[in-house]
Amino acid sequence: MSSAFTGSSRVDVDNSTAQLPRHTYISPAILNLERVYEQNRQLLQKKDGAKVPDPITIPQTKGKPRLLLMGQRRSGKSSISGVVFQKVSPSETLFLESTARIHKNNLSSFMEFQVWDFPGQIDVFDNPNFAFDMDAIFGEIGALIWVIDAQDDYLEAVARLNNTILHLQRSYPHINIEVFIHKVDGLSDDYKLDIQRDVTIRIQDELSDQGVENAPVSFHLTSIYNHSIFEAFSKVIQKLIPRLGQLEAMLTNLCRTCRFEKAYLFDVTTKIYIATDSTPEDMASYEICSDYLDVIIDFTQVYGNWQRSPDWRKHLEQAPWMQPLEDQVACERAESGMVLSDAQRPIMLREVDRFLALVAIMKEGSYEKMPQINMNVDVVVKGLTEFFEITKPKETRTTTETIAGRAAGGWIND
Ligand SMILES: Nc1nc2c(ncn2[C@@H]2O[C@H](COP(=O)(O)OP(=O)(O)OP(=O)(O)O)[C@@H](O)[C@H]2O)c(=O)[nH]1
Repeated sequence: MSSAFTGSSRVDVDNSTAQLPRHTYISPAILNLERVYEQNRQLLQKKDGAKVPDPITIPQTKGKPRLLLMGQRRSGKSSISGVVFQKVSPSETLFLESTARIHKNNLSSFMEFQVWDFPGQIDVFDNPNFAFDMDAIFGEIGALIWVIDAQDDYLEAVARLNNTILHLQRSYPHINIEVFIHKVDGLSDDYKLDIQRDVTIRIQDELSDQGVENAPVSFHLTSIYNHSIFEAFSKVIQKLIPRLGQLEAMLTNLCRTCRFEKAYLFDVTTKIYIATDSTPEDMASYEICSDYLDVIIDFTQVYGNWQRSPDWRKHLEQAPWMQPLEDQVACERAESGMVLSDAQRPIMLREVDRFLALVAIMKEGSYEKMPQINMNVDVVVKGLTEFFEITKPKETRTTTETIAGRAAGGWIND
């Protein structure tokens, strides 16, 4: 078997333990990596004098990166949260009511996330009526997503954003600030880029006037009416994944070994891709893989949880077959791996666990090599499973479950 891992990024899978249920055996290597991961996490929090969250102040959120959605009223924050995390269709957001209080959502996914949607009228740094507990809001490492309505006058939004960045730089310099220049659907490409340039310059000028250099601010052009919002969230989330480089190296090696054009590791719940290989970003590939994932999810939601009744099971196991149903199935992963042929370029999907799926676009003619490809993908899937076992907080570790079993997971609204 040719390994998908080569050179320094090789990950050895311990075959002697591969058969054991994951919750009963944790190898010394995993324990060691776990310790290193925890140390890194703590170091990162202490870096640059950033405040380490006090476990007494925010006990229930420890270890959960938080995404804060802020911006002016009607800029689109609740719509973004609904479309990306709650499968709301864009047209359903048209008549959303204004948010009156902070909405907190927990996502149980490959990582534990929190998304806080702030009402547009609240300015946490400049609120005469109420003093916010800043540690409770900004204590955990995460990202602040500032939404600017590109179809409206954005000068006030930019001024508030500048004020927010300056406050954050003083006490929480590690927080990534992600500016979503939103509602760009219907705007011409030139106009979009003009707005992005204008907003960037206004922010950079103000920050350098105030002596702030290298603030972690990134800009994304987004709309809920196309894939751009998922693409932007993918970039935001990727920055929060410890050792993303290792994930990317795994996928890059897989692409090289299996002659894949592009491979994505998707979070199944949100369709955010949390890693991809090192070839240049390609929106069209992302769209096709994401749509394909959608089809599979819809399909498994209809058929995946199908439970056979005991009587029917007994019927299937009697003559002429005379063996347990599990032994009659040729390939236990048949439901996880599928190949669709799109203009001679097959797409393959392989479930990693209940939250993650690997989706790849193969090159023309690679279909004949499926047995070898499957073996390589198997190795990578084991490596990925191990990676996330290490980086997950202990209490959220689960045994490997299927996409079909995903229905149990998902969102909890506060
Ligand atoms: N054209 C367009 N409209 C959008 C987009 N995203 C949101 N909207 C619309 O913008 C309006 C306001 O959206 P909301 O999500 O309620 O805005 P909000 O920022 O949560 O508003 P507050 O709760 O008042 O702070 C809704 O009518 C949405 O349909 C987008 O990408 N494009």
